[in-house]
Amino acid sequence: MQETTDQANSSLEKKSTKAILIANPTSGSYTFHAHQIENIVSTLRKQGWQAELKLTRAGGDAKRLASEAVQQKIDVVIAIGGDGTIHEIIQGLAGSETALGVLPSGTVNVWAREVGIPLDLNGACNILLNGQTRRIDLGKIQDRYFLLMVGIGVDGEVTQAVEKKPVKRLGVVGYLLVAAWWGARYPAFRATVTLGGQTIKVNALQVIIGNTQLYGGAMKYTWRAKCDDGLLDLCVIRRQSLLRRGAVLIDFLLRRHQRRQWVRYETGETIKLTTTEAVAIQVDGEPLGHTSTSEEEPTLLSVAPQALKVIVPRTAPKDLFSQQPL
Ligand SMILES: Nc1ncnc2c1ncn2[C@@H]1O[C@H](COP(=O)(O)OP(=O)(O)OP(=O)(O)O)[C@@H](O)[C@H]1O
Repeated sequence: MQETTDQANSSLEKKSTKAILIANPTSGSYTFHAHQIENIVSTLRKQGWQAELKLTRAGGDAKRLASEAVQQKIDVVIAIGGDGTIHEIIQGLAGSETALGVLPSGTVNVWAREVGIPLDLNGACNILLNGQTRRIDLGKIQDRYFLLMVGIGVDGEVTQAVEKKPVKRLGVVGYLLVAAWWGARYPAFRATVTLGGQTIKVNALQVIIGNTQLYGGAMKYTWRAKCDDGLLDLCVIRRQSLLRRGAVLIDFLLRRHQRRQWVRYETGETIKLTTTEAVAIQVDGEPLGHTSTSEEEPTLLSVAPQALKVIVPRTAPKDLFSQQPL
């Protein structure tokens, strides 16, 4: 017997859950999982779900399919892909009653790791059937929603560099190679950040604005972030010499207490940011243009409180949430 904690879901047990599975066949481990995904659709149907599998044909399809699912009052959209596919899907789901479920088949799968969704698809399917539903915030940069974080600086350059190059085919190794290259040679940039009624001027290597905590599947820049508290967390890595950059990286990789000495950490509902020169931005791991250099029209970040329903494990880390499940 199917069991869910969500009130909506328990009423869904009576009327059968309607689900659309949106699969990105180009995502990291999709080919490896293709056969298993068909079995999972069968499993969901045997549990009484009305489940339909749709494959994307190009970037942008997942957002369109998710918007259509909301119009059709579908209960759950299940992302089969990585964080880029989820990023597209939340553009369609934001502000709706349609919940996001995930069968992780990307390269890094940061959201799945963050909330503890198993990377094996049968385990992830079990979370769809027996997990809990929560409402969480989404961040917004200009008119684009984000689930995880926005990065400005080194990681923005790395994301944009990888996107254009064959090195992308190397997956995580490709990212690490480009990150090592950029991390060593990247000059600092001057940023003016306004949040919570104060304006900060910093020489930064990297700015991270997080809705969640985990970064790149390994580190935590915004380690205090709660994804349902109506706030964005800001972590600015200050300019460092080449020698010190290694120490900063190690402190973050090992999640040491002393990582605090390298950063300025703040929270706020809205963040306005300008830089003296245009700096590359990434959002949820996808490239997104450059920062504004105009104080009249700064790059604007905000939070959309409680904008997304998500299905996560009952054992999802408690320190990621400030509120109770639905
Ligand atoms: N059918 C498709 N053809 C080409 N690109 C697609 C298609 N469907 C989605 N995309 C794009 O593929 C990109 C990468 O997808 P995704 O992030 O899900 O996989 P990944 O990079 O392997 O995983 P992760 O982000 O977890 O490392 C996204 O930008 C998405 O818009």
